Amino acid sequence: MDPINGREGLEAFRIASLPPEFYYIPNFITAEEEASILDKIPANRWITLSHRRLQAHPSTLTKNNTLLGAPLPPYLLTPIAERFKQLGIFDDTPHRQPNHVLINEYKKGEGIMPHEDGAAYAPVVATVSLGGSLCLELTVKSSVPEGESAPEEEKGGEKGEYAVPARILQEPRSLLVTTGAAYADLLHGISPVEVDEGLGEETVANWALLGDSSAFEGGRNERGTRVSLTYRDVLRVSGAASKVLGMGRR
Ligand SMILES: O=C(O)CCC(=O)C(=O)O
Ligand SMILES: [Fe+2]
Repeated sequence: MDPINGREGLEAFRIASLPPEFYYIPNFITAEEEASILDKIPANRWITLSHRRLQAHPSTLTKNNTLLGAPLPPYLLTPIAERFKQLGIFDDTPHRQPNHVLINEYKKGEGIMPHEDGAAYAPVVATVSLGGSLCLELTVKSSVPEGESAPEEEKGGEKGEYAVPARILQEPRSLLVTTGAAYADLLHGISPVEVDEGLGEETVANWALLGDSSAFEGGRNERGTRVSLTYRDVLRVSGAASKVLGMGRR
């Protein structure tokens, strides 16, 4: 990646058709960096779920969403977290840097139900994709009871100008940053399909930002195994760090 400095540098990577808090940067890491990270992910830390497997670093949160403060392993910090710093991605979160990484692995045909990431974290998620491409699907979190129809503003941004539901195509080595209202107001999920179909300018929100849209000939993406690294700042941290920062949350 060419050096991009600070939030201004990030502006060029905003996904224009979506609420203003999504950024997509193709080729955020190199193929060598990708291979090296995949090689270092420990084989003995996976927790197997029904449609994917995952591991948490430095550890899973406690029942009341507290992180037992501990450093992240070096392979998750260099070069990725250093580049986040250059871009100012976590400048506004309480600890000003990510303190937690979830590693998800999706084999062909696997996915994750639509969900929100919730109140344990500051509203910034930085996702680095490794291995394969797939579509993240965004839907509006509706407060309307089932069977009734949502008012226009719930269907897509304040004035209905944003095209949600939407798909974001995540290529290997890319970075997706989700912040602010996009984090709070939308659900995200991944369909458990073997092929993403109908991909194109009209149907993929970040089409113009892709590193290599020619890879999706015929609007198709044959899924392979994709590993994602989701970096977050957990609000409540136990141990010295929380005392120093005086985190009196709730
Ligand atoms: O793999 C992804 O890109 C999404 C993962 C996710 O939504 C999560 O871990 O909360
Ligand atoms: Fe999530």
